[in-house]
Amino acid sequence: MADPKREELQVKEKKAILAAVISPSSHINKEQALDELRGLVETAGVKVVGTLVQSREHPHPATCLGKGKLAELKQMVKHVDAELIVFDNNLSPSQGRNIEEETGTVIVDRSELILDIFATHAKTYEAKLQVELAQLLYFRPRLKRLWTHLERIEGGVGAGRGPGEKQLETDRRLLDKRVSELKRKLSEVERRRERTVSHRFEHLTVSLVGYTNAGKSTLMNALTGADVYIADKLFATLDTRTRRWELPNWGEILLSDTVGFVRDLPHHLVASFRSTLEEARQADLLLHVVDSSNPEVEHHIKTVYQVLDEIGIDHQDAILVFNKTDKIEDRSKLDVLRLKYDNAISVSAVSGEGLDRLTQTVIDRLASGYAIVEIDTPVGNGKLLSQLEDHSLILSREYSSDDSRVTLQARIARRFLPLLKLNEETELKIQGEEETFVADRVPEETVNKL
Ligand SMILES: Nc1nc2c(ncn2[C@@H]2O[C@H](COP(=O)(O)OP(=O)(O)OP(=O)(O)O)[C@@H](O)[C@H]2O)c(=O)[nH]1
Ligand SMILES: [Mg+2]
Repeated sequence: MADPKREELQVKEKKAILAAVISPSSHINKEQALDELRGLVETAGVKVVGTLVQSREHPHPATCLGKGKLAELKQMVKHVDAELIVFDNNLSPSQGRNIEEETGTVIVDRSELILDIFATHAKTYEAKLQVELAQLLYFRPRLKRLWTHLERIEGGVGAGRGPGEKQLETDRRLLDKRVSELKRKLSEVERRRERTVSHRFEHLTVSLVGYTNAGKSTLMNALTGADVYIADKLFATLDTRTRRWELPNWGEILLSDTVGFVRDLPHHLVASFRSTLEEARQADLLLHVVDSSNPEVEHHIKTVYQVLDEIGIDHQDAILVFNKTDKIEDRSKLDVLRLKYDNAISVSAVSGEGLDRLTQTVIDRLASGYAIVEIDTPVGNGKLLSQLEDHSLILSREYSSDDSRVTLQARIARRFLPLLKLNEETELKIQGEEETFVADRVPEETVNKL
């Protein structure tokens, strides 16, 4: 298939009009809606040359905008010479087709725009598969519109069943075949990922999440220093956006970057990115990066909270990071924000301000969930030893002179303590705490000690 959607969405450097129908009762006001859309459109490399907003209880079923507004839009297209109209609403296939026919201009709706941005930004094999799948699922019911559009520009509008109609059937078949192929490839990738998870037990993982353009990748570079991907080193199948991060007095952990979030993510996209965001869900700690210089900052925070909730991550557990403090001229604005979100850390990934404090906070948070234990046990205690291999980071190992006993120092998540298989001949001591546990299970209370 000659991938018509790609041509259609080659929107780089084009001139666009932004349009939206907003219900008077919506919590999003006119300015907010278009500001965000403008940000997205500019991210896609499109120039905004005009805007049009209609306040309407419900979008018109056939054309989204009402008749009068649609005529106004048509005039505006001529006047500003727009090549593209971007709707903040998501349009049904027929709405898109109707507006396209009426205005003679390419129409892109919110989901298409986001899909396009994701497609441009997808770097890893898996992300590329995910975006392509989401795009195909989104475009399948809209193929007819694409062909109508192509026929119109070629001037080849035939009566009745034109070449587009036949082409349409062929395209649908090819598209369905490709969809199955993508699903198969994705499940292969997922299976491979599952196999690597056990290797990652020893490494704590911190994930960066946040609104698009918040500065996650910049922060990742600033924190990890070296610009080295670890993909072809230890974990061959790891996503290439995971890097080693050396924490002072703690050791090495993994820091991973994730896709940026936006309001109203197309649901196909959320579904197919679930597995990528699975990384974030499995992380030991999340850093929620925010562009604190953006006037929409609070909306961005809310959006990220929503997406996190949607994929089953408790947003309360994330450390909020106010980035780009160097860009804020009026510091009192930052103070107001900090009062509202009192646990946030202010940093600038560019100037380096606040990074030490962030690092220390990460160490403290990681440490609070972990204990250093010293365990003395017979070498024959295979159950316990294999538990420790799987669920702790072994810091040192010493054998008695007759090789019958082993003393291990290990860092272990407190939630694993009560699960350890101790026996009469085993002694466990938690560093910094008085009690020594022999034979008994470590009681549940120790989990919440700190
Ligand atoms: N002034 C300033 N600019 C920053 C800072 N951090 C990031 N930026 C800029 O913000 C822009 C976006 O940064 P990225 O690191 O790509 O943002 P991201 O969150 O990874 O974005 P996505 O990958 O699109 O989700 C870039 O132009 C950065 O140079 C900062 O602390 N100060
Ligand atoms: Mg990034």
